[in-house]
Order: sequence, then C-alpha cells, then structure tokens
Amino acid sequence: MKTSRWRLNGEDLGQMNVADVLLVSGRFERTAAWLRAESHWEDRDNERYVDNFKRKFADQEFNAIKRRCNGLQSQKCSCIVAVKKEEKHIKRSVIKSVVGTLDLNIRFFLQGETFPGEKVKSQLFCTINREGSNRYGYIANLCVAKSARRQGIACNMLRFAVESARLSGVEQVYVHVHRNNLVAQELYQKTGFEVVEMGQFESSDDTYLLQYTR
Ligand SMILES: CC(=O)SCCNC(=O)CCNC(=O)[C@H](O)C(C)(C)COP(=O)(O)OP(=O)(O)OC[C@H]1O[C@@H](n2cnc3c(N)ncnc32)[C@H](O)[C@@H]1OP(=O)(O)O
Repeated sequence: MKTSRWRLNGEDLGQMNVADVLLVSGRFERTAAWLRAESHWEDRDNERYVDNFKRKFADQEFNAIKRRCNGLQSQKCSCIVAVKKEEKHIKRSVIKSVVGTLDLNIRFFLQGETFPGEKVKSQLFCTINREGSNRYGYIANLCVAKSARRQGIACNMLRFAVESARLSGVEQVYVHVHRNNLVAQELYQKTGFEVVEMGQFESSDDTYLLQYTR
C-alpha cells in the first residue's frame, strides 16, 4: 500500500498510510450523493427500475446535502469527500475520482439530553442551550466505493472527522449504526468508537449508538 499526504481544501493533514486520496469539503456533493445512492441500492442491482430509484435517491440526497451544509442555526454540517489524487497522464472522470464520503454534523444537545437521541421529558417549548461545551459531533452517511474498499479510506475519513470536530472545539463524537451492519460495527470499533450503554434512546431498537473514546 502506498503512503500519501492527505489534504483538506489544500490544507496539509500529514502523511497517512492509505491509497492516494485527498479530502475535500464543499465540492463534489453531486458525486457524493450519487455514491450514497449506489451504496443504498448495492446488492439490489437486479431489481426492476433500480437505475430510476438510484437517480431519484441521488437527486434528493444532493438537495439534502445542500440544505444541511447551508447551515441551520442549531447545527453545522460538512460533507467530506475522499477523492483519488490526479496522476500524470491518467484522466479520470469525477465520478471515478470520488471514492468515499461522510457527513460531519456539529450539533447542540437539546435541554436535558446527555446523548444524541436520548429520551428526555418532553417540554412544551424545548430550548437549545447554545453554550460551546454543549455541542457534539455526529457522523452520518459514511460510504466508500466498492472498488476502493479495504484500503483504509473509511478509517482515515473517520479519524479525519474526529480531528475536525476537535478543531471546532468539540470533544464528543457519536454515530448510529444499524445492528445488522457488522462490517460498519467492526470498522467503528477499530477506529476507536464504543457502544454507549447508558440512557434510553428515542432511536429505534435497530441501531446502536457509538461514541468515540480514544
Ligand atoms: C453511520 C453510518 O453511515 S453506518 C453505515 C456504514 N456504511 C455502509 O455500510 C455502506 C456500505 N459499506 C461501505 O461503504 C464500506 O464497506 C465501509 C464504509 C463500511 C468500510 O469502508 P472501507 O474503506 O472499506 O473500510 P477500511 O478499509 O477503512 O476498513 C477498516 C477496518 O474496518 C473493518 N472492515 C472494513 N470492511 C470490512 C469487511 N468487508 N469485513 C470485515 N471487516 C471489515 C476491518 O477491521 C478493516 O480493517 P482491515 O482492513 O485492516 O481488516
């Protein structure tokens, strides 16, 4: 495996033992949305009209990314994209260059909440405490192109997301993972996330909440 330097929007993030990729945010959202659609419909390629479904999913996801990243008052969202580095003499289309994507959200806990999605006594007017210490990072929509898996791309994107959250002054980073997604659970545990056992969650019984603990 080659080592290469990782960059975010031109900023050098250092040497990483991973395939040649760059990290960018604020670019390639359309391709990121398409990659998410491919991942959502993966292993269902034989279904009828699957291309139409993928196209519709990608359009909706693209609009959703734009909305999220345009910044709601209570959260900041970055769509992080891993892109294969350009090599001399090799021309790749954008769609083939984008190999991974995830969203990093910086959110505020609702009043009374200690974990994202924790069941709290509902108040008529639920307020958000906007103190800096009341924020957390939340990872979502992680996927890597099939052709680029098992090269450490997801692992490095996650480390990068945690580092970015810390640079924004946020120490706690969470993710929800489906109970049946053993590959994702293995990945998150390897990267330093552990299942949060405490509290009662609003989220369905189908998911685990994991927190970064290193
Ligand atoms: C919050 C969420 O978004 S959860 C949803 C996660 N996303 C998905 O399930 C979408 C479909 N799957 C994918 O896109 C990819 O398979 C991912 C994102 C889960 C993993 O991406 P990759 O870039 O292949 O992972 P990466 O190479 O960094 O793997 C790191 C470690 O995770 C584990 N892992 C990754 N893939 C596998 C696998 N197929 N089987 C077993 N363990 C695996 C291994 O421990 C691996 O380390 P190793 O290669 O040294 O053994």
